[in-house]
Amino acid sequence: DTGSAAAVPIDDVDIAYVTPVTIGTPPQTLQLDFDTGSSDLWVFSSHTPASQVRGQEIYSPNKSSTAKLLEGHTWSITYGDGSASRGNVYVDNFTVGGLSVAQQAVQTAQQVSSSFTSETNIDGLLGLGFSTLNTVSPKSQLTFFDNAKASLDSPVFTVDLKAQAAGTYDFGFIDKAKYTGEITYVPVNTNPGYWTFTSSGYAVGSGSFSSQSITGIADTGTSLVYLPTAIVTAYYRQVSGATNSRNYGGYVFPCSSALPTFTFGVGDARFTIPSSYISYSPIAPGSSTCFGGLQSSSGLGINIWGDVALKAAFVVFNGANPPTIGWAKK
Ligand SMILES: O=C(NC1CCCCC1)N[C@H]1[C@H](O)[C@@H](N2CCCCC2)[C@@H]2OC[C@H]1O2
Repeated sequence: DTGSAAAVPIDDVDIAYVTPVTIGTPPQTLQLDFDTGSSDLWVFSSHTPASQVRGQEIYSPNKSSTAKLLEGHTWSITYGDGSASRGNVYVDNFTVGGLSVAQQAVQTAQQVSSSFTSETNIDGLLGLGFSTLNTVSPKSQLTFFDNAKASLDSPVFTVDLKAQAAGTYDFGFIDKAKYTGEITYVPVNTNPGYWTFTSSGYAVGSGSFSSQSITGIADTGTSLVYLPTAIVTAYYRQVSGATNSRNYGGYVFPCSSALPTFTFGVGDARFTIPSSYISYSPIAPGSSTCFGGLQSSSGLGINIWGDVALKAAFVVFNGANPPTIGWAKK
């Protein structure tokens, strides 16, 4: 089996991407944020209080003839940005881009935090991290990828995110038309459950490449890139008027400032993030102060290669044993 579905930016700065999925019988279509940084599949649902729903599509298990309540199971998750949700669990038929899983655990939200309520284009999340991170209790559940893996032609999924355009999530195959040159594969550390790999270094603009190990996670559910402070300060030293603003919670700069590119290494390969991806967004609509797409990871305890980096590559998440991650130009 294979599957292929679109990854569509939800706004004009690519804060997140959503992918259509169908749940139940007859099929109910929701737009989910595919998140390699977590492993819960949760949806806005008929169990979500109306006061917390602002236009999102909902999943109603009682309208699905194939839905079954997973008795006595609950879930609760808090993400790195402080957003959170919790609820109960059903199993039902679940399809992504033509790829179906019969008994997928679908976590129905009984409570979502305000940032989810206000993100009206996201109807829930589909975790693509390792199932060890799943929060369902008393028995943790498998991700869609783990459930589908055995029936896939190849135990992989690929991520092709684009700036202000629809990209794709492919399952079970590697589409040669989506990348150029070779794919560079590096090992993945599955502890505690992220797609953790080690980059081989970085360069700012046309500067020299600094070879150093940068261990971090490939996270489609995070908008920006978060790296060690030394690297980030080296970058913004090249940006006139840049400052690390406590007020705005990170590096900001005059939108008119020239930005260098940022290059990161994977093995011997080099990937360059265009300046336009790092001039992430005005701090408020129409403002001449812009927020950077590259920020410090010092408060996080983990480095994160989010969408700003993933957009610059074609990435293979190889779920074989042992798992690896592959990066290619496109
Ligand atoms: O919390 C993180 N990442 C952290 C960011 C700060 C530094 C540590 C990692 N990712 C979340 C993301 O922000 C959420 N958000 C919802 C609203 C639209 C934008 C996406 C979405 O829900 C869970 C996941 O995806």
